[in-house]
Amino acid sequence: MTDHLLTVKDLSIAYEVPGLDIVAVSRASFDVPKGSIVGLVGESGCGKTTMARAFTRIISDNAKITEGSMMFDGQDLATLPEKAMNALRWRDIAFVPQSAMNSLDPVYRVEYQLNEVLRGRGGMTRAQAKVRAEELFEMVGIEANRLRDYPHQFSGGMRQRVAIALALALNPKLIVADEPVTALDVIVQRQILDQMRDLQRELGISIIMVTHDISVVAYICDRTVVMYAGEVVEDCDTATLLSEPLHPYTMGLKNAFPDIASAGSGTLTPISGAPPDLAHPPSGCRFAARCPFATDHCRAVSPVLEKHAEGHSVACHRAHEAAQLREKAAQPETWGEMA
Ligand SMILES: Nc1ncnc2c1ncn2[C@@H]1O[C@H](COP(=O)(O)OP(=O)(O)OP(=O)(O)O)[C@@H](O)[C@H]1O
Repeated sequence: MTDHLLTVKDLSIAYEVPGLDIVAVSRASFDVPKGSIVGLVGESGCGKTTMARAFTRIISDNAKITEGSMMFDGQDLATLPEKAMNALRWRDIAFVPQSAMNSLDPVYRVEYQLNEVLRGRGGMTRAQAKVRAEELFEMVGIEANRLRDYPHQFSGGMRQRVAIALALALNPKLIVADEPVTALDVIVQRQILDQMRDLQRELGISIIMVTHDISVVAYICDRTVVMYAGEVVEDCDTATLLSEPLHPYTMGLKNAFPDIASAGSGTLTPISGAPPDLAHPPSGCRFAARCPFATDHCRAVSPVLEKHAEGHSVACHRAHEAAQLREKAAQPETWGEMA
């Protein structure tokens, strides 16, 4: 049996806004095996960021974990008292935000910001912190003499490397990276993903990679969890997910993104429409309105996430017909007819 660093079970997170609850994450379940990169993929508004932030419990004041658990190294992150949770941040779980400008304060030199973590959180002496800061910069491929620069003196890609160095500062077991390469061009994306992969292998850490781009998960993730409208709809090792997707949404995402490795050739077919408003989710399968294969049963009854094969779960009533559906999904007109 695989050793899991994180086990998410039936996790629900709701935002309380006047007059209603927006359930951004609905009964999500998946595992993060030790020493692996797990992708959380889905379109904007599917609840990925909400879930990723829940792992460090840096969520908005109006967000509440309403049910479920997140077992991390024997502790439930959903119910851990704030003091214990705070002790885990940076040391055990570190967060890399979408834009490093959000984690780096423009008025301080990056060395100062690394020191905050190394000395403030890690209890290092000034001399230890200096050695570690230089080591971290070397790990992410930046010259140590740039430690005294301000964030604006770095390019976007370099700033993301600084954010990765910051996340690695205290040797965490898990890094949660929220769209860490989205704002960058494809070549820089690839360089940063390569580096994250190298560091992950070298250090034996686990990474949760949040992305809307299935080509990013194809490039770097060992396993992939596909989210749609707050729900996990498919969970599998990435190679199988891409070669034999079971959920029509995964099939659609595959058609909609260029391949990061080949720098984009072939036709792209978007999934028309948008995910439903989570304040008023539809009954039945939440993807049905955009799914070319939806039946009346799909529109009426919500499918549950079920094991289809060892290590491969899916929430789709038609998963047993996936081989035929894949053939149809590969034809652009299948999706065009939905428009
Ligand atoms: N502070 C908030 N108050 C109320 N609703 C929120 C808040 N933050 C997010 N939401 C809602 O929760 C849902 C999920 O948002 P979330 O940001 O987690 O999705 P996402 O998949 O990460 O999308 P993105 O990539 O755009 O961040 C959306 O419907 C969003 O409008």
